[in-house]
Amino acid sequence: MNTRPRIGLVGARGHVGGELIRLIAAHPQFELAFVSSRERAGRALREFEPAFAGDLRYVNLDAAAAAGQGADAIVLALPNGLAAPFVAALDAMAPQTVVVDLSADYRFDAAWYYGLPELTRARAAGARRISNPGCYATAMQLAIAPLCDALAAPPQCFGVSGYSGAGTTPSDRNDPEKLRDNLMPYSLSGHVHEREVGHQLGQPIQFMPHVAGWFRGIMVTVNLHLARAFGADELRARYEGHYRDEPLVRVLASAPWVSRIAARHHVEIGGFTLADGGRRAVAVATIDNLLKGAASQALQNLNLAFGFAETLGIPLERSDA
Ligand SMILES: NC(=O)C1=CN([C@@H]2O[C@H](COP(=O)(O)OP(=O)(O)OC[C@H]3O[C@@H](n4cnc5c(N)ncnc54)[C@H](OP(=O)(O)O)[C@@H]3O)[C@@H](O)[C@H]2O)C=CC1
Ligand SMILES: CC(=O)N[C@@H](CCC(=O)OP(=O)(O)O)C(=O)O
Repeated sequence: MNTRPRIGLVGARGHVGGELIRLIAAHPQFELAFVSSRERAGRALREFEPAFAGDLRYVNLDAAAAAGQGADAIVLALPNGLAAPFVAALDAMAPQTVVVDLSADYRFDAAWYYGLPELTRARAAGARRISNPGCYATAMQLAIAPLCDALAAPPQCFGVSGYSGAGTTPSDRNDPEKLRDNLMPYSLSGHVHEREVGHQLGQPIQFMPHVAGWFRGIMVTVNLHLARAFGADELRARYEGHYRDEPLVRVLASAPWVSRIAARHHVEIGGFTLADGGRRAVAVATIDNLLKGAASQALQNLNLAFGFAETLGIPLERSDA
């Protein structure tokens, strides 16, 4: 009998889908049940993912067909607004299936577990409906959480993302020509990740996102107004203490760079700076939007759902690497 959990992936052609295929194919316990894409239906997976040795082909599954595949888990890596029919079909036909939704569709739904393990894993046990956090939202929450109890006002977050964050549907925000030598501001108030962080932390924030001409990686610079004065050592100790046992969060003395986080699975937080007599702190976080911002975090959530070590199948690096 095959006891390896089988994972079905809907939205398998996308940037995040591709990362998930590579992670699941290399995972020591999971195997791929199906990969669904309308555009690539019928094509061999190995045409697009040469590292994948099997005979799997892309299929185009609607919600009922996906729910009927007998997968142990289904990951939805679809654009926002498309998850509901898949969830309804699974609820009706295969309710025990673990669902991980990469979109923003269930991040405000109390019936779903919000899977940002470093902050929420205490609630993970038994969760079968798992909402994967947004990419910027992951970086912002990890950068703010250690100081959440010391805030005097909403933190301001200035974010810059590579254009893979905007998916594959053509737009100004993923057009390398328009982004060349450019920085494009958008959604300067009310971005879904602004609301998501406020909802999850119980602490409003102000978020100003931008997109740049590189492909992958995000930097978020967070300005934190504090209710009392902090010293430099105390500030850094807060972050180090909070993340000491977290293999996917690295606290640095210097400011992290986007170029050093691309294609890596962890978040870096550093560049700690104090002003206004210790009552204003600045911290900088970087994250690969496609990995810890999406696919690697989904794998953490799948590992937890199936009782495996949380980082199984996620390449870890030595902290001095
Ligand atoms: N990119 C990122 O950095 C991050 C993305 N996310 C979220 O993850 C999800 C996937 O993102 P990403 O991979 O970038 O998106 P892409 O645009 O790269 O891929 C979207 C996928 O969905 C499929 N798709 C698109 N429209 C439809 C439709 N109407 N019906 C069925 N399938 C459709 C596409 O394949 P096909 O057209 O062949 O069916 C493709 O596989 C999104 O919800 C996104 O918000 C979350 C964190 C970070
Ligand atoms: C550059 C760019 O456009 N980035 C996307 C990132 C958000 C995303 O991927 O969507 P989720 O909320 O589903 O995570 C954006 O700002 O909408």
